[in-house]
Amino acid sequence: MAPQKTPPKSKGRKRPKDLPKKGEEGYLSLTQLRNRRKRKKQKRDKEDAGAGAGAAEGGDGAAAVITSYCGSNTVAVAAASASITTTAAKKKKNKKKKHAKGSNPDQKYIRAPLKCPTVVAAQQHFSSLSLPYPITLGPLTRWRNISKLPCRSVNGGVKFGLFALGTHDVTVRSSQSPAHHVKINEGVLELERLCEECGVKPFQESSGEGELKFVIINVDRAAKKAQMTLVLNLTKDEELPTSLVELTKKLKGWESLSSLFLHYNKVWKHSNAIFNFDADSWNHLHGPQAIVETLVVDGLPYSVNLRFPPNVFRQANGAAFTKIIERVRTLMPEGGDGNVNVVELYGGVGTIGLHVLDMCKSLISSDENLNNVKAFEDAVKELPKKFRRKPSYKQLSAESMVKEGYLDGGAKVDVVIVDPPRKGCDDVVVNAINNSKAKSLIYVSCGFEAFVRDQKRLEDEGKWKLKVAEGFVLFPGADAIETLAVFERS
Ligand SMILES: C[S@@+](CC[C@H](N)C(=O)[O-])C[C@H]1O[C@@H](n2cnc3c(N)ncnc32)[C@H](O)[C@@H]1O
Repeated sequence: MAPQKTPPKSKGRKRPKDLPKKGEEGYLSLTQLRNRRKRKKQKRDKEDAGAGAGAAEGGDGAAAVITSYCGSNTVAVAAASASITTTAAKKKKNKKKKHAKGSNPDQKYIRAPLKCPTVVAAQQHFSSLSLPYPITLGPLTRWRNISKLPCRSVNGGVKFGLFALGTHDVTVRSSQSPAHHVKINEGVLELERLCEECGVKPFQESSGEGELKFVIINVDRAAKKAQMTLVLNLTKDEELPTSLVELTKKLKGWESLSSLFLHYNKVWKHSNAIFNFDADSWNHLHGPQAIVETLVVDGLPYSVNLRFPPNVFRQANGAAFTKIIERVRTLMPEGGDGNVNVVELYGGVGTIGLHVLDMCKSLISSDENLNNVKAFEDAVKELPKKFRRKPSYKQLSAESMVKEGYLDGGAKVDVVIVDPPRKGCDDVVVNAINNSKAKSLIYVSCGFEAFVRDQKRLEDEGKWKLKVAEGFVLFPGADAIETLAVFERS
């Protein structure tokens, strides 16, 4: 007699007790139930998309104009709705569950980038001020041209990836990130393979041991090549272990490598700062010193060859930031007739300032990072002759710039441009802007909460009035919005 088969134990969900049992009317097998759940989910997703598109067209008083500058953008965009319905709240809860611990923070809102809390908050904020807040959204994939990825051991292998939400575990599939430029993903795969081949030890947070902490891959979009920086858990005085010597040798053979740098940053505990400020902690091993990037800016009557060595700030979404530069040019005061004196704080390598030179008499750009100076000056050398005398650079923090009087009554300043980090402007900077003779303030913000605080501090004294505000999704999928704002004297 054949042995009686015991039914296999179900690995997945258990059948809910209140459903019809086998033989009863309406009975569905586990597979049928799973398919029904799938169909429901697809329907929900469709509704999500539809609701978004509807809101974008119809509007709700929040002046939600959505501009997409990529025709092939097929994912739904959604304008904010001021009231969250019960269904929306439920969906949000479900999404929250789905994106709980362990998921990729870059992709959390990718199905509806304009529904992320910060975008919704920004739309509500400007709507409450009766100010239009058009939003520009670009491609949802392949937009990221720089990625800073921690190196950790995952299941015994070497992996590079973003920290998953709420953890210090790297997400394993970072080499397949849809946000990354293809050269980042190829670089990650190559690096993972070579690290294993050379026996490189990934950093371990618990013990502070291991050799390799981060890789920073910066893409030269024109050449389709990668500038790679390995952040080591070593001091510069320590000898490079054989594994890393081997790795650097082999990396130089990767056909898509443009340049290779080592950065020595031995810190015991996990720190958010990937780089330290010590100029001696860098070793340039291969290739050019900097990526040279020429943004294609509509209406710009000259070219700017921006320089990006690995130790300066670079916008991660170059294409989307170009749209901001185009709008800054349109919004420059006095019709951009070449008669204004501009002071730029938090200027980086001159990404904004150097693109408005034809519209100003003089430009003083500034930033606290000393590595910007050479990058800025090298870019200026390649400008058309008539523009070369206009710009100058101060390696100073914004706080020092204002303390040294660059915004004072006596200073030549008609327009101030600020593009601070997420925490916004320091009190002393806002006070100086309030008390300066400038007629116009162009504020590019990547930290919405800080922007609201600074806006209040600027307007409360009755000296400035916010005239224009526009949103740009620079990190589609993440909870963020870049705001371009123009203030004029009230
Ligand atoms: C958001 S980035 C913008 C840079 C530049 N506008 C660009 O688009 O590339 C902020 C810049 O502020 C600089 N920074 C941070 N804190 C600063 C401070 N207190 N004073 C001056 N610059 C600062 C950073 O070095 C960085 O270059």
